[in-house]
Amino acid sequence: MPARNKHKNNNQPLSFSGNVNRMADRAFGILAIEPGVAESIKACNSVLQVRFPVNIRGRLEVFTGWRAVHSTHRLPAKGGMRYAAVVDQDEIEALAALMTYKCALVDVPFGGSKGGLCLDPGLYDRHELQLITRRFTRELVRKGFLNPATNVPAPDVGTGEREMAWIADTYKHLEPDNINYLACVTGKPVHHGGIRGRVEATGRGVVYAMREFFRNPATVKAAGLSGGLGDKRIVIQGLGNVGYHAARLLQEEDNARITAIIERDGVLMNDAGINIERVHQHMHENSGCVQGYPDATFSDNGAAGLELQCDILIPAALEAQITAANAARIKASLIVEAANGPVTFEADAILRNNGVTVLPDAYVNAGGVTVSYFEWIRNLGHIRFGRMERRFDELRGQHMISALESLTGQQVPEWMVREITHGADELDLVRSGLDDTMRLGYQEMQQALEEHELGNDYRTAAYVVAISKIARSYLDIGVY
Ligand SMILES: NC(=O)C1=CN([C@@H]2O[C@H](COP(=O)(O)OP(=O)(O)OC[C@H]3O[C@@H](n4cnc5c(N)ncnc54)[C@H](OP(=O)(O)O)[C@@H]3O)[C@@H](O)[C@H]2O)C=CC1
Ligand SMILES: O=C(O)CCC(=O)C(=O)O
Repeated sequence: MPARNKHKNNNQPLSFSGNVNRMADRAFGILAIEPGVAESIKACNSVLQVRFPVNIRGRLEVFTGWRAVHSTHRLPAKGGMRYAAVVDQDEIEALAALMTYKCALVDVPFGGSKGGLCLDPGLYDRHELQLITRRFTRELVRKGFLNPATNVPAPDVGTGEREMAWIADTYKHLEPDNINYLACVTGKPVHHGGIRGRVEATGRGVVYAMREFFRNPATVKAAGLSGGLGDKRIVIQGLGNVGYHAARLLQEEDNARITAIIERDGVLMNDAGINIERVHQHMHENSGCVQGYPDATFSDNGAAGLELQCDILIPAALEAQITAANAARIKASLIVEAANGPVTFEADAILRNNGVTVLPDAYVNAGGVTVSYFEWIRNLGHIRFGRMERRFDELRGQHMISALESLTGQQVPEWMVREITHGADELDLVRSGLDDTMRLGYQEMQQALEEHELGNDYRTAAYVVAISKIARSYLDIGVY
């Protein structure tokens, strides 16, 4: 079968990478990109598959992992590392492709990569996971798929700060002469070279994306909504790293009402709103399950939760959650794709035809890689952001207060003194850079939407912006 048709025959559903390619094809058509250039952009540059044994409880167990490099027009290639019971090469290639488009859209100067290990992290203890991660890291380093200059992983489903710290430490032992060893991976704990604000970054970025959308009354109206975020009923799927921080911030800072939470074991529902922090605590005490949480109704039919009446649906778990099978039953006016690939190509068309607006993954969850970019720069710079200027800015603020008081003869109120004399620390700067990135990304997407008369098709607008930047870099430099 020719390569370009390999993901589609009449009876088979599209694979994940087939879905991503079909979505990108709409933008290639609009931009009239030459087919050869389009194929070069879509093609996954290289994929490493490794199989390695680890001694688990006295017997050898063989693990399979992948690291895909989708593009190298910018280096390093960047993207998370997923640990899950169901991971395969196609999924990793699709996620790597999404990284390429995401980085281009929000001007993070990286190529796209992604990695994964086929294992259920719940089945192994901390020591075993450390052995597996360190061995996987060794395979990646030895085969040239992990390096601060060329390929830099980060957290994704099933991994977090802990795994990133093990990766950095293993790399340091293998490459002791590399002064930039900390930049080999992002999402590390702050005390191991990480940056403040990375853990919450993807979720916070989701919220910044939503705020930017709601700043524009015309687009809000076109989506069949009105007002601000504060009075909206929100259903969220997945209360992991991304979903938890997004839901928490929407509740705490925007006063939004989270009316349903869908997790692996089912869905919690309460139209008056569900307290995110308390559910999170409940999950922590109950092996990640939401069942048994006292202040909401529980149903074990989690999938039906996606179809609940609400204003905004935030899928923040896994890919292919909204498909041709359930898309027509979605009642939300706005879908905010916090996860990668939660809506399939076919479902996307159904939703658009039904007037549902979808803010696409490549934009919505770009906050994670944006703050990873800041962390990578911090590691290469070997200095914490704000260290040089914070005290200087505070002193300048104090001088301004003194000048103001001597000119007016009045005392400046305490709250104003606090605001004016505050020097930005690392967290302030990270959040400011993240907010700016999400605002600019949205504005570019909105401009493409209007310029190409794409109606409510934000996904194609996102791909148009990303692909025009990537194509420019291919065409300017040529193919080597
Ligand atoms: N972490 C990051 O910085 C970024 C992540 N993303 C994307 O966001 C999504 C979520 O990632 P992340 O939050 O890191 O992953 P986590 O592993 O932290 O969280 C995923 C959550 O979803 C739950 N879940 C799994 N399957 C289902 C299901 N069928 N229905 C409902 N809930 C389910 C998981 O439960 P359980 O633990 O029981 O499996 C877990 O609570 C992924 O698509 C990822 O690629 C995108 C950008 C950056
Ligand atoms: O932080 C990063 O480098 C990548 C995050 C990621 O995997 C993603 O955006 O899907």
